[in-house]
Amino acid sequence: MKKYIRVVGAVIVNEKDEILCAQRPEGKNLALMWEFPGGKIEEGEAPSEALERELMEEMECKIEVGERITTTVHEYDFGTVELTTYYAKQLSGEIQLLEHIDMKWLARQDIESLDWAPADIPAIELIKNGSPAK
Ligand SMILES: Nc1nc2c([nH]c(=O)n2[C@H]2C[C@H](O)[C@@H](COP(=O)(O)OP(=O)(O)OP(=O)(O)O)O2)c(=O)[nH]1
Repeated sequence: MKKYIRVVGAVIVNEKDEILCAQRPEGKNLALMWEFPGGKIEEGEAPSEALERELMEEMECKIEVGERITTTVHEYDFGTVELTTYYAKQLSGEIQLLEHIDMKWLARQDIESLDWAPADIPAIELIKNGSPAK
């Protein structure tokens, strides 16, 4: 059976209602594709805790986790990813790219232009039509 991987992604929105998009590195699954920063939920961890931990590890960024956007399941060749996305706000810290090779702040209507990891497509659809997060 394929590995079942529970993943959380942070849809960080800034004061201009732009969304933080992050590009995966070469040499890993989904190389050079765009994703929301985040990662795997560890044993015993709540999704919001996992998200806060991952953002600190990957970007040295402290966030406040907000509303859940959606949960989708996608079958990749390396496993099945269950991705849950949450709106989030950056509280402090300057974003450092410790795992990603690039990042962009894009207006909602422009996020579709990137080459997203396939599991992210349903979330992208919701976000691009979404109203600004409170
Ligand atoms: N963080 C994140 N991961 C996503 C998204 N969409 C998507 O398919 N994924 C996949 C990529 C990875 O296979 C998995 C996330 O796990 P991860 O970020 O901890 O793993 P990774 O492949 O970068 O690194 P590793 O620890 O397995 O070496 O979920 C997304 O929007 N954000």
